Amino acid sequence: MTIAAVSHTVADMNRWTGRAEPFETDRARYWYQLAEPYDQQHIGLIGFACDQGVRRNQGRVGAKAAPPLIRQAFAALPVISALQQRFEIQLPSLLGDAGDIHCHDDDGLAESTLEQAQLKYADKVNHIIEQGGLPIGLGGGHAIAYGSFLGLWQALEKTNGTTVSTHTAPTIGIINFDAHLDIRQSDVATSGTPFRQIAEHLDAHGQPFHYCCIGVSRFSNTAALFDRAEQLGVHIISDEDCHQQTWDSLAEQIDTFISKVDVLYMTIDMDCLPSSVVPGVSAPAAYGIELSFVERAVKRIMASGKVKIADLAEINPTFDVDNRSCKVAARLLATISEQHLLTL
Ligand SMILES: N=CN[C@@H](CCC(=O)O)C(=O)O
Ligand SMILES: [Mn+2]
Ligand SMILES: [Mn+2]
Repeated sequence: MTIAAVSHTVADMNRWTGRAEPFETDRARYWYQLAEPYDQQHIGLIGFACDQGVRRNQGRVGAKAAPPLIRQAFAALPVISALQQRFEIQLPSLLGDAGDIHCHDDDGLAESTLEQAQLKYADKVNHIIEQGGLPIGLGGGHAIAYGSFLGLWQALEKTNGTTVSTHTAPTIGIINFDAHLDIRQSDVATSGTPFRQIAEHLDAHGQPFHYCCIGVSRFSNTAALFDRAEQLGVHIISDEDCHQQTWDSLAEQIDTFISKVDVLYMTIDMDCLPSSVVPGVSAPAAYGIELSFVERAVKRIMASGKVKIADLAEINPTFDVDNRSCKVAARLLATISEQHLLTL
């Protein structure tokens, strides 16, 4: 029997559980009570249960186990009052779970499974965008980023009814919260190459590469990577900038970047946060940027109304402590979801 290298599992609704509140009003509502199998809801969650890119990048594997655990942590969070008031009877239309893409690479099938998983995941992303929803990807390693981009690309191609290489194509911007630039040169795709791959894809289609990387550490990237970032015109906001500059100055840089593009892909590599806050990642950050800053910046970016796809990457449950990292990821997932729904 041939074992499929990549598979999709539908949403496991048994994962969507949380606290029962029989003595409260129905405003004691949690996200687990809103989730339904994906069917054109405003938000579609799609898991990328794959860490082959991390393995290829010489990193610590384990991120493939993250998607159901992030969901579980998110399920237990309360739905804010503003959302309940805004949507009232439409609450069931808010959150769809589109299941997980799995990369089966534990048994010698490692050759091309990452690329297949990225394509399968991209199909789901494309489908959710086509249905008018916001896909939120749950990694998995940061190789999810190339899949997220491809899904967005496919959706934009269809919207245009032609290829995105025409002069009418929307300009894509990418904002990545990450200690790492992830623009490595390599003979294979890894978790360290997605934004270089995206740059090459855009270049091959005559499109500009607009990439803003927030939280970059000078101790986590070589001079060769900073050289490439300069060649590619990457806008870098370092971890030190995030600590030393004022919010107004940082927000202005983000706003200026956003003003130059039509649509955004926002990705959060959880290793942008300090390892004391998020210990469960493949490559923990000694310094990192503050969660309060990431949340504030995420709200600002979402308020632009330009984000068409978002994802969270690199949570590695093997190294988590008391589920702390999944809880932080869930908090960011709730922030993205709330902001998206409130700007509809
Ligand atoms: N997605 C992660 N990328 C990092 C990993 C660094 C590390 O493992 O230390 C990178 O390639 O730079
Ligand atoms: Mn990183
Ligand atoms: Mn990364």
